[in-house]
Amino acid sequence: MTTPTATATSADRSSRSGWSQLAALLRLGPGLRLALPGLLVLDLLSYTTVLVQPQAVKWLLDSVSTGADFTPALLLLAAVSACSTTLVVVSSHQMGKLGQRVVLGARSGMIGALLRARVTTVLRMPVGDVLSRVGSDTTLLQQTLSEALVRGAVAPFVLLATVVLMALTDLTMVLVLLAVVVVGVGVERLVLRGLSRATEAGQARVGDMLSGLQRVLVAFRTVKAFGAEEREADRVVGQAEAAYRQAVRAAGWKAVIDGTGWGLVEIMFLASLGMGAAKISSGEMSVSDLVAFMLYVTTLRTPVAVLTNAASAVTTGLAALARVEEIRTIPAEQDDHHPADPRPPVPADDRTSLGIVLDQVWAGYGDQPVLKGVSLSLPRGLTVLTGPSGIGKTTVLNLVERFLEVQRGRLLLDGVDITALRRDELRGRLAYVEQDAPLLGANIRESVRYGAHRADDAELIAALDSVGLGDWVRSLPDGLETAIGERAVAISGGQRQRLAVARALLRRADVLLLDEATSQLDADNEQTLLRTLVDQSRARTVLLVSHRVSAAAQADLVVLLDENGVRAVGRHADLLRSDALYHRLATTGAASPVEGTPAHGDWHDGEHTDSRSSHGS
Ligand SMILES: Nc1ncnc2c1ncn2[C@@H]1O[C@H](COP(=O)(O)OP(=O)(O)OP(=O)(O)O)[C@@H](O)[C@H]1O
Repeated sequence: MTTPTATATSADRSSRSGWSQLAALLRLGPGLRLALPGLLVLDLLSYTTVLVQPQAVKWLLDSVSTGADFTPALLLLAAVSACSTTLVVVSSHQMGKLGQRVVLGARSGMIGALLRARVTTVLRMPVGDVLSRVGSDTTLLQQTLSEALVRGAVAPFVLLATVVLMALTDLTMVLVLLAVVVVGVGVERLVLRGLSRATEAGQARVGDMLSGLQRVLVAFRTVKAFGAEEREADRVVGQAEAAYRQAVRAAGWKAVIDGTGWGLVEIMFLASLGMGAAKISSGEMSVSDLVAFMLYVTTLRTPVAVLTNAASAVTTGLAALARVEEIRTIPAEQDDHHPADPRPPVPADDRTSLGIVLDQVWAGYGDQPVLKGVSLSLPRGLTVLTGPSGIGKTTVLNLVERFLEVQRGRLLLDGVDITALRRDELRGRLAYVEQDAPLLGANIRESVRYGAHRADDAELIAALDSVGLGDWVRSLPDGLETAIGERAVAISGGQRQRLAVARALLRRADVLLLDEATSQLDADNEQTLLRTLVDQSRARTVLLVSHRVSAAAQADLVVLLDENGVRAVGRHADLLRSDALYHRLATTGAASPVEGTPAHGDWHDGEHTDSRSSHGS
C-alpha cells in the first residue's frame, strides 16, 4: 500500500503513464467504450449551437442597422437557445450516468480483486486505507471522466472552430489572443505537478486517518480501559489534520490553475475590446463585427475553463486512479498458485491412513521461515496441536487451507498433494474456525448457516445443541432470528466461539480445523464441545490447535511443536511419561478432570497459566 515516501513515486508514475492509465479508466465502466462516442457527439452538438449565436446576433444587428426585418434572426436565436438548453440537459444527465458507471466499474473491480486475493496479501492491508480507496478515490474518477475524457476531448475542437470563426472576422486580433493563451498554458503546466502530488498525498492521508479510526473502533473497550481516549483522539485528529493540510495544498494549486484560466479569458476580453475599439475608430471594423468577435471571446470562456479544469481533473483523477489500480490489479489467488507437484498423487490403495500429512514442509512469511522441514502425520481422529506461542501452529492450519503456500516439501490430504486440488475443491473439504471466531450475518440463523446454505432449521438446532447452545437459542424470544450485531457485540466471547464451531460443524467437511476454539469457554462448556469434537472425529480428521491440557487429554494424538519443529507425537498419557517438557508443562497446572492430568491449564510460551478465570458464556 502507498506509504508517504511512495506517494511521490506514485505521482511520478501516474504522470508518466497517463495515457495508459486513462485507457485503464475506460476499461472500468460497463459498456463505457460504446457509450462514450455518443456522449462526445452530444457535447459537440451543444457547443456547436453556441457557436451559431454570435453569427445570429451579427445578422440581427446588421438587419437593425440596415432597416431590414430582424424577426428571422430573432427566431434563429430563440431556436438556438432552445436547442442548446435541451442538449445541455441531456448531455449532463448522460455524463453523470457514465461517471457513475466508472465508479461502479472501479468499485466492483476492487471488491472482486480484494476477495479473490491471497489471505496474506489482504491481511497486511490497512483496512481504513482500503475503504478510503474504494469509497472516495473512486468518486474522483467520475470527475476525471466527465471533465477530462468528454468535455476535455470536445473542447479543443470547439476552441479551434471558435478561433477559425474569429479569424474570419479579424486575423491579427486572433494572433494576439493566441500568444496570450500560449503563456497561460505554460504557467498551468508548471502547477499541475504540484496539484498531482498534493492530491495523491491527501488521499493517502485520508486512508491513514480511516485506518487509525478503524483500529480504535475495533479495540474500543481496550482504548477506554486504558484511558486512552484523548491520546487516540489526538492521534486520529492529527491524521485528519494531515489530510486537511494536503487538501489545502491541493486547493492552493487548484486556485492557481483556476485563476490562470479565468485571468486568461479576462485578458483576452480586454485585449479584444481595446484592439476592436481602435479598429472601429480607424474604420477597419464594424460594430456588429466587434460584437460578434466579443461574443466569440465570451464563448471561448467555456472551452478554456473546461481545458483548465480538465487538466486539474485528470491530474486529480490519475492520482486517485493509481490508488484504485493498486487494489484492482492485486493478483488473484489462482494466478499465483504453485504448479502442482510433479510427483504423482499417492495411489488410492496406498492410502493406509486418511488425513493430513506434512512431508518435509518448509513455509514462512516473506523471508522468515517458520516451519523448517517439518514432517507430520495427522490421521483421522482428534489431534491436538500444541506448543509455545508463535511456534507455527496457526501456520500449519494456514498451509492446509492454502492461505499460505508450502515453499518446499509436500502437504497431502487423504494422500493427494493439496496443490493438485483446485482451491475451491480443497476448501470445500475443510471447515475452519479461526482464532478470533468472527461471525458473518445479521442474526444467529444467517451466521451459523454461512458455510452451509442448504441446511434447514432442524440441522441448525442440532449443530447448536452439539456445541451446548441449543437451550440458549430456544430461550431467546426471537430464537434463530436473534440479531447479534455487526461485530457480534450482543453475545459473549464464548457464545461467539461456539456459534463459529456450530457453523463449521454444519459443513460436514472431511477435515475440521479449529484454532483455539475452546479458549473462551468455561469447564462445562468446554467438555461439551470436546465431546462433540471426539464424536465428529470418528468420521473425519479434526485438528485442534490448543494450549489446553483438557483438550490434549481427550485427543487421539497430541503433537508438540517447538523451535526445532515436531518435538513429540503421541497420546497425552504417553507424552506425560516420555517427554520431560510436556510433563513439566502439563503438571504445573491445576487439578485435572482426567486422572493424573491437570485441567484447564493454558500453555503460553512454555508457561502454564490457570484459565478458570477465562470468560465463560
Ligand atoms: N501474516 C504474517 N506475516 C508475517 N509473520 C507472521 C504472519 N503470521 C504469523 N507470523 C509469524 O509466524 C510465526 C508463527 O506464527 P503462528 O501464528 O503460526 O504461531 P502460533 O504457534 O499459532 O502462535 P499462538 O499460539 O500465539 O497463536 C510467528 O513468529 C509470527 O510472528
